[in-house]
Amino acid sequence: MFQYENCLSNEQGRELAAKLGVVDLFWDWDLPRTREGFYRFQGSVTAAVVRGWAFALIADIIWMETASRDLKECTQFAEGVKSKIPEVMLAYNLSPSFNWDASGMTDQQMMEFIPRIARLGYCWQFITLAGFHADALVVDTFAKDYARRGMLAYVERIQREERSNGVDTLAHQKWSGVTEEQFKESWTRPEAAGMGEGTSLVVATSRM
Ligand SMILES: O=CC(=O)O
Repeated sequence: MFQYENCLSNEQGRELAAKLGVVDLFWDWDLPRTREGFYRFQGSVTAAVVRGWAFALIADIIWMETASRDLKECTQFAEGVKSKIPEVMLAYNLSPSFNWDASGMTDQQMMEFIPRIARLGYCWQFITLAGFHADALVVDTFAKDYARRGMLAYVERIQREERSNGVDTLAHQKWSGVTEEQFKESWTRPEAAGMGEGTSLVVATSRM
């Protein structure tokens, strides 16, 4: 920690050098950039803590991205940042990149993970790509079953599940930007649906 704490910014370093009589220092931090344009940086929890201290003054919330769901690491980060700025709010990526099953946690520990790190100060916890993975899983497993069992796969896996779980997309027409009343009306007026006079249509909501 101390090593980072004692670091000077470029401006501070120049000021100090000037006081010591060294002027016209050459320093170009673009020169060591990688071919792809990245700056070289030796990352660590300590480095993130020190950045946390600096950014906490101008940011609503501080987030250190981690490579695994290591409790020791996120404890060290939280305690480190809070040692100087106790009221800081922290964020945590409950990342789908981690192999949670290979982490050695029990199911019980997984269930308790969010409240556990919330007590460290991680008040905004999120899964970056939960929707992406959930969509992919459902679409993949449904498509395979649909190829096998046709409409039964749709009804059993999707429509009945939407109905029994009260999922709003059951009547997806509501999601097209019209109000409930406009939606009902468009589905009860035969001409609005281009079906011609005298054609009887069933109201979509009651169908579901
Ligand atoms: O954003 C991506 C991830 O959390 O892996």
